[in-house]
Amino acid sequence: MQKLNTAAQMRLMDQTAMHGQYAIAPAVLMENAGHAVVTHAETAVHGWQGKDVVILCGKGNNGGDGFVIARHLLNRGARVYVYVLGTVESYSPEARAHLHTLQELADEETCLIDYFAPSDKAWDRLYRRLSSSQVVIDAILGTGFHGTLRMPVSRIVNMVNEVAASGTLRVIAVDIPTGVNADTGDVSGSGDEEAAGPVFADMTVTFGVWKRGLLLYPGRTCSGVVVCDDIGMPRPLLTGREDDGAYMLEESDISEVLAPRSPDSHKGTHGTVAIVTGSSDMAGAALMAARGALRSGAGKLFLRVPARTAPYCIGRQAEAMVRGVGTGDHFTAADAAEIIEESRNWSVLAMGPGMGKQEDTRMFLKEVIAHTSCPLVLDADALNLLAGERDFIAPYGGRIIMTPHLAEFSRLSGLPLADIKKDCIAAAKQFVREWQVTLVLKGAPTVIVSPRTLHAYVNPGGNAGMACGGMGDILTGMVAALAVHDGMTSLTTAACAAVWLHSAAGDICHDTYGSYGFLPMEVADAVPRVITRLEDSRPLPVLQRPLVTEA
Ligand SMILES: NC(=O)C1=CN([C@@H]2O[C@H](COP(=O)(O)OP(=O)(O)OC[C@H]3O[C@@H](n4cnc5c(N)ncnc54)[C@H](O)[C@@H]3O)[C@@H](O)[C@H]2O)[C@H](O)CC1
Ligand SMILES: [K+]
Repeated sequence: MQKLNTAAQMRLMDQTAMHGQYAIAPAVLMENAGHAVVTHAETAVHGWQGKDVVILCGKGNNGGDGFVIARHLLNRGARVYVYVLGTVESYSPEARAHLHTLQELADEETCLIDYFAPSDKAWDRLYRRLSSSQVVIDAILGTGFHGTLRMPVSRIVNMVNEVAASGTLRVIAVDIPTGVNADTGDVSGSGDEEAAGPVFADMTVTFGVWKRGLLLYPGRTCSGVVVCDDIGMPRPLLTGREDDGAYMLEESDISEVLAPRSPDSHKGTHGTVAIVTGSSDMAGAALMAARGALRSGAGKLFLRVPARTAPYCIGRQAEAMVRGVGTGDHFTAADAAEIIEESRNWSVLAMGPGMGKQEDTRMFLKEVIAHTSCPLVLDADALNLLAGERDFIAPYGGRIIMTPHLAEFSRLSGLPLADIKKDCIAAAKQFVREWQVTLVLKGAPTVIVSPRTLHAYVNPGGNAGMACGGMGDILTGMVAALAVHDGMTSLTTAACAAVWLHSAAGDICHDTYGSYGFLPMEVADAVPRVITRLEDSRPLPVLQRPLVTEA
């Protein structure tokens, strides 16, 4: 599981590595950082030998990395054109030291150093240099960036993007593309045509651990292929838990918790999943949630829908045990007692997809939440019906997973959409602090937050082909089924596993059908292939090893 740090967490990591107990000399980390960029980018630029490389060095330590990069490129046979955007005095001691070393290597043929002072001639010279080079190294701003880009940086960034757009220039970003906010992925100039956008990189070599802005949109769009190099940071700093923790979900994390089934298991072993949802015109949502649960290994699947919806569901999914409830086309308070009674035999209960927003359905929902004891997965209309009901939900939060998309989250929490998008991890954590549920904030990317630790788990998978009605209904069923899967240690683990599997299945559909047009049911049907892939990558437990191995 990769840590996703903020700029402040990176500064603390640096401080501890350099000035705390580990006492690594700052110049050493900067040396390692610069060397990492040259090494990791070599393949991407098809070798450095004979290349003309522009290195744009900002006035902070990101720029210092650039001085180191220049030296290593010389050793690999490149010609370097170094633009120094800071004054020598403005640099840290380690950056100044590396600049001094580079100055000793400066010559007319292979190592030109330009102390950039904006003038018409200087802009024209830079433009021509970029246009005649094959690679530009963005060592302008790293984790120290904030706000919006200002002159002359803003004009330099626009120039780099303009020349790169003509296809002749490869852009390598140092640590993070200039203009991307390391904490939120927000970018300089977003929403302001006048301001410069961020650097659009083909590749980013980031140091120590990932920054959140490399995985969150729109920053992710600017980062290209991201490679993370530990640059020799002490391991406890790379893997240690952070107070305000955020982590990127990886295949190995999911593989670990999807415990293989023991050969002597039976349907009762794998949980009784109940889905109580749907309404007159939304039978499909109920069926998609059912499919998601079945494809994720539910042992038994009960589907309870309003009486008038039942005819449209019965027999549509043979494996689901369907029954109509009440007499109408939506759930009412009078239907609660029957569901509460039945829930004694259920391992988990999911509600919401296509449930409708009638007031008496809200009464039904609150009655069921208050009088059941099994884990609950609440999605879609269930969330719309619970908008503002924080004080009601919080006491039950420990057994509730909520799965809103951004608009539902805005209605539920009362937060404006723009504020959520500005820092979705912070918004998600604050919500969980108050509502005390496990939150799955669906989006690009999806963020899961644990009520126990308030740590956030970001899922990198999925694609735009999944942006269609019904995908969330499938996920609801998957979350319910994973909540009762043997290997799950918590509702948060189950939610992470379901979200990861859902997006991996969506990526299989993307590869199979194309960038969009595949159906939610096809995503559900691809889930077993993902589970098999995970199992194939894991040594078989003794119980499942073939009794007779090939002679
Ligand atoms: N362990 C590590 O990760 C290491 C990281 N290194 C590199 O150090 C930078 C962070 O260095 P820092 O000096 O803190 O910040 P920057 O270089 O990003 O630049 C800050 C500099 O820029 C000015 N600034 C801020 N916002 C703007 C803006 N909107 N427009 C213009 N200028 C802006 C600010 O005033 C500062 O002066 C990290 O990213 C790594 O690349 C170490 O080299 C090795 C260890
Ligand atoms: K940069």
